[in-house]
Amino acid sequence: MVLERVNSPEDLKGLSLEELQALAEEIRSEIIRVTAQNGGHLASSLGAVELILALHRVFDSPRDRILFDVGHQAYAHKLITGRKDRFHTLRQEGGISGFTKVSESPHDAITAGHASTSLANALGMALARDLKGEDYHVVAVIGDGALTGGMALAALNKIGELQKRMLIVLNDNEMSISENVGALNKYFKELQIRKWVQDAEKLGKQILERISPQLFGLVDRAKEAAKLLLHQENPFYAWGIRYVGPVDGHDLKTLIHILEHLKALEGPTLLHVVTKKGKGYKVAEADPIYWHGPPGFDPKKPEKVSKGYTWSQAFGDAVTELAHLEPRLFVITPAMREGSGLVRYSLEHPERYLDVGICEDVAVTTAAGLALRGMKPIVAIYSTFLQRAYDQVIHDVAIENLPVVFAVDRAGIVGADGATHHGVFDIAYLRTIPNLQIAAPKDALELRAMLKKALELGGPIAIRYPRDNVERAPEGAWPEIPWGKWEVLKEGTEAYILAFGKTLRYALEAAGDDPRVGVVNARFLKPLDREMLRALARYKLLTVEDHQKMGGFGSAVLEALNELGLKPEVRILGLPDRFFEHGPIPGLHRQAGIDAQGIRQALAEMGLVPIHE
Ligand SMILES: CC(=O)c1sc(CCOP(=O)(O)OP(=O)(O)O)c(C)[n+]1Cc1cnc(C)nc1N
Ligand SMILES: [Mg+2]
Repeated sequence: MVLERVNSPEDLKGLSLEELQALAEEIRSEIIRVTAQNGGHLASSLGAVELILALHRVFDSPRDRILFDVGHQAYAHKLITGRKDRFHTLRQEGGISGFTKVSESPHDAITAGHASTSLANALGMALARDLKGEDYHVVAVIGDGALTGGMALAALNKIGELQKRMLIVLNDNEMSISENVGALNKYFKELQIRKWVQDAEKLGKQILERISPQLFGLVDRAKEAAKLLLHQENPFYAWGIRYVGPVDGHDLKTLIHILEHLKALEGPTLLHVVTKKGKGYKVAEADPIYWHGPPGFDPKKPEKVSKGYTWSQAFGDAVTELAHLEPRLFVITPAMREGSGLVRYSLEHPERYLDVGICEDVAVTTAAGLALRGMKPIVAIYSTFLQRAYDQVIHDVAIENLPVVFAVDRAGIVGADGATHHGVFDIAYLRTIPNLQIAAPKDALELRAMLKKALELGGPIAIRYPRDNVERAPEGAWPEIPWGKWEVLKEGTEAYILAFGKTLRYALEAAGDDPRVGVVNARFLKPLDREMLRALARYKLLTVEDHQKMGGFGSAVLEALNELGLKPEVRILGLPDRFFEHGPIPGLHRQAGIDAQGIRQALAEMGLVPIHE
């Protein structure tokens, strides 16, 4: 076993090519074994094994800085940088992160999770290095999907101008989570065809070399000149970045050879490697979309498992039906077709569907353009990724009160993806925006009612729902919903819990059959139902939300009570002012004190000790 002998990248230096190849296979088996147990980003990490071994063979981490964009493809990096003994804790509570994380290892150059950040980070590091007169390499590995992000393209523009020494490795597997999109992606495909041409040329060269070395020399020089000319149309050339490739990202010998040479070059270089997402594991190669991030599976008999009917699917079913009722409906996703439940919609309404790539800012402002010209766009977007488009919501949508609906998925704690992915800031960052309304359905029926009503109302409206299963609503069901009105689910004589979305379940569980405690489905967060709030102000009030406490729903209730001149006893339950790591959602809710136990605890502190204690 070679992996046993590898405790740091240093240990790679003495390995033979055969040992490195054996190591790659051992690493693949370990990635499959642990992802089968814990779930995780299997296909991306399998596709990057040889690339990561070659990089750590040629460069000297942690002196040299190797950055991984998104950081989800870096399992091999974790295994050879001293974390193989903890690798089985991947994405588990208290275990190692599923992404690179600065606080986890000196070898993790950046904390990642959101795409397209590696190039600007690399630029910053190169600037610091040169200013401080230090000498080390900065290498950024970025996927073809992450390269569709505006941050990445804008950083390339600056990198080309400043000409700082750095290496960018484009890991091109033609996949984002779904098939990758964009003009650059089309161009890379062509380049890869040229790769095929290059392979054919190589064969031709070998034959020619045997016939006449002189003729071979002439042809070779002509080819180099043509290539240079050919590559001048290469977009990286326009960006002032040396382009090398495409090369086989699984050919360890070639990768090491090329990286050794590139290491010596000044200025910015982009090495274009072509890899297979899911490499080395048949099911993942065949279906890199499902095996991008599978839940656990049987490694011997890997089969897709259904995660049950989710809020995302309920959303997807609703908009697929709505599109038949509303011809102006248009749905946009920033590279999250599967995650947002839009596969069915994209097949049934391809002409009113758009995957813009990993660029949430473009998604929101494209929706603004559609709305300005009479369409009814819905932006399907995770709460955490909507953070990327905050200014676009204000500047391009809300100021003109445009009819854009934001279907904010993964709102709340999301579990194993951890701090970079929890959707726990959206109420705070959205509710301060004038014109924008915020709602949170309690079930799939309310989701359908809200979506339909939102399209009728117009104006910017965010409808947030959690990462969770939900009971399917009947097809064709379009219940009416009294917009802006809360719903009393349980009467109380002394106190009311104001909850919405996922915390409603906890509230009902905590209230139980206690006649003193009522429960309200506070499904409209902006505007609040001030009429009901006024009526409830004679009771003790407890607000609970799967969101940061600061600036969230509870804050909104306090502000409204203040404006109404009402001073009931109010307790706010929400996430405390810190980041929450990865782990099972119930455990993290328990930690945050927003589950049924936390609510009962708060009620007791308000003098409502549970009767049955
Ligand atoms: C993990 C996660 O959240 C991933 S991984 C991924 C595809 C990345 O494709 P790339 O080609 O860069 O890498 P590959 O998987 O090796 O092909 C997306 C869209 N996401 C969701 C996503 C969406 N939007 C933003 C800003 N960041 C992330 N991480
Ligand atoms: Mg990719």
